[in-house]
Amino acid sequence: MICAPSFLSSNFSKLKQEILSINEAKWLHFDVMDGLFVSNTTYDHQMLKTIGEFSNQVFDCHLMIEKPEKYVDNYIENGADYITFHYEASHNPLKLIQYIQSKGVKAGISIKPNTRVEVLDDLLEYLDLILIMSVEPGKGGQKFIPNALDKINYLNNIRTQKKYEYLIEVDGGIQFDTAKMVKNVGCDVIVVGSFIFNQSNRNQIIKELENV
Ligand SMILES: O=C(CO)[C@H](O)[C@H](O)COP(=O)(O)O
Ligand SMILES: [Fe+2]
Repeated sequence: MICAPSFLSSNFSKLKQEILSINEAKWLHFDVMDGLFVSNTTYDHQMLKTIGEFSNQVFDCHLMIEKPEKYVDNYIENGADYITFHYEASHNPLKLIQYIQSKGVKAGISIKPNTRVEVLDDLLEYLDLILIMSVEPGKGGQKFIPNALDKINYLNNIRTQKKYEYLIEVDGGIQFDTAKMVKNVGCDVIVVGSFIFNQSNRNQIIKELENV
């Protein structure tokens, strides 16, 4: 699996040092929160610009925002490689997926723990990535909600049957045990925040998570 560290729970007063401490991760996960779709506010596209000055990692942007169609250009212009928006926040998801892809950026969609995975059925053939939330979006450090496993399994089976090519990503409460569980049902990318940033040997932990 690919491990995409989420620096949400890092120390923002020494951000460069924190990002450099996970420099062996190929991906970097940005948690954008607007205080509307979720109650917390984090940062916006300026963060991609700041980190882009010293990182060549794959920028994996998780937009937990209302009206994502109004803001995606900011992320496209500032070096996003993947832009994932929430199904629950979008009015015309297919239009937004195709817009993002027309700009040469990969498009992803995410669903919250209480959203049924079947709502995505008609979108699957168009998507580059599907992000299954295994915690309620809004903050790091929460406990993994096991219904993510059935959703990943469902997406993995459809991908095999229909020869689709999307990546399956999971986000929230991932550590060694839960990483093993999601790997067993076909997950490709794990987002890991607090479990990595609570430790000092971070690059080593990332390697171990990728090979659970
Ligand atoms: O999208 C998120 C929260 O909304 C974060 O990416 C996620 O919570 C990662 O943090 P942790 O590994 O600590 O659960
Ligand atoms: Fe996230």
